[in-house]
Amino acid sequence: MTSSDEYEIRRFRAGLNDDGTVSPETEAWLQAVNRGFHQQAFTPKTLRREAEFIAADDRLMTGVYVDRKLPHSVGAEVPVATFTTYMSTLSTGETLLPAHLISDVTVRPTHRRRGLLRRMMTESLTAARDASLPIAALTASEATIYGRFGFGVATQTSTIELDTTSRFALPSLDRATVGTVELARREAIAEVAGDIVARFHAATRGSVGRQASYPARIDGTINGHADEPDLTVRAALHYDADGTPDGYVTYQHVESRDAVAEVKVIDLVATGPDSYLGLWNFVGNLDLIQRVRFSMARIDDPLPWAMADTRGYRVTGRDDLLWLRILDPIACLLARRYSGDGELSLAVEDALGFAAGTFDLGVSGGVASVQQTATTPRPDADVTLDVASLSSAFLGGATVGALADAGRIRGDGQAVRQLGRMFAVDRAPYCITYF
Ligand SMILES: CC(=O)SCCNC(=O)CCNC(=O)[C@H](O)C(C)(C)COP(=O)(O)OP(=O)(O)OC[C@H]1O[C@@H](n2cnc3c(N)ncnc32)[C@H](O)[C@@H]1OP(=O)(O)O
Repeated sequence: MTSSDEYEIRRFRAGLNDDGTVSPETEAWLQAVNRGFHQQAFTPKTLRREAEFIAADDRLMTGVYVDRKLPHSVGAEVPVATFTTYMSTLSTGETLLPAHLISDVTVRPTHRRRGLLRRMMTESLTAARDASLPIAALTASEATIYGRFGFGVATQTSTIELDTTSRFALPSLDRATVGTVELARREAIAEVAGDIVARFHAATRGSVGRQASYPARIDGTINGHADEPDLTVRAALHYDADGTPDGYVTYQHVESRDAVAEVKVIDLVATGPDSYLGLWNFVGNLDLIQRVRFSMARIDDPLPWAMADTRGYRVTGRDDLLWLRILDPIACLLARRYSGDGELSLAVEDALGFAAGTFDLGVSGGVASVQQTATTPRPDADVTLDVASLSSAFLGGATVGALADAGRIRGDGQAVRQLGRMFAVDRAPYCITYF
């Protein structure tokens, strides 16, 4: 455990001075994050840019400090642990839920496993609950860290490889839309991405509102820690019948290990099936390219079903992306529609207490009503599950049946099957945003 004498926790917003400099407290914090993730130190230009993005997100930065400096060691002004939070939204496909986003979690190797993460996380989730935020979210560096704090995997993405030799064809594509893809200036993507991403976000269950840095991340402006943009990044837009951009792709040619001419798709956001297939038709028909790789494909991707040769589409990996942590089960359960009607009592276990209780869930016509009947999980409830499992099932990222077979949802078989029918979704939730 941490000793409150040894560590001091400070919270602050990014400090930017009018003369273009970053406050020493903000700079030390950002450099600590870089060290924590084994990244190159910032240059003055990239430091300023990063601080501006953090300020634009209105992030609350937490730093943990030790008032002790050994000769030649990093100064006491540099935090030994970092943690940041900001407000965004989570799309349930029907509504946008306010969400408490957590990022930049680091603990210096010389201070690890002394409870600093646990302390920062517990205090942060308590503040979010006190601010009536219904849910917390993060993307994780390792899958073994956050379950203990009530987070569950809520969305996954596939890494895909497309064979774009002569095998590639999309026979089901409406030819009328093909001509509406056009190359765009790299810089133009930042101008149009906001609107396209907002439309995608509102309609896509599992999507999280993007942080201020995202346009610069996807158009090559952020180029590792180099001052200058990555000029290998290219872009194309898809236009609807009225000439309004309704999808975009950014991509770059990369050196592949096996000497196959390869393009990596950096970001592809489409507001509907026409723009989605139109953009893939463009990417799949780039001359001189034999293979396209994308690491953020949806797990129920329509693309292989649109391809003449489905074997030209290979899934080479699948990763968790979004982790959710329900703080207010009533607000969350009311924020989605359901596939089956019925009435069940749910006992929710939560080691941190925020979501613990017994809840009556009634669904009629796909619309829920929820009532808390006890502040503890009652043993006589129809179904019992912990908050991480509820968070994974919430948007349909994990099916109730799979969680039950994994031993994570308990209850009478009929009640579990009924819950599964109620929670079933037509499409897997999909998040295309790392944060
Ligand atoms: C949302 C994000 O930002 S994801 C990025 C996370 N950060 C990184 O991966 C950077 C490198 N790693 C680190 O900085 C640190 O090791 C951290 C942040 C992962 C952990 O910080 P610590 O202060 O050492 O964690 P703390 O001592 O509070 O441990 C809390 C619990 O998590 C466990 N834990 C901590 N790190 C890990 C890990 N990497 N894998 C598995 N369990 C872990 C501890 O054993 C402890 O378990 P318990 O309380 O159930 O007994």
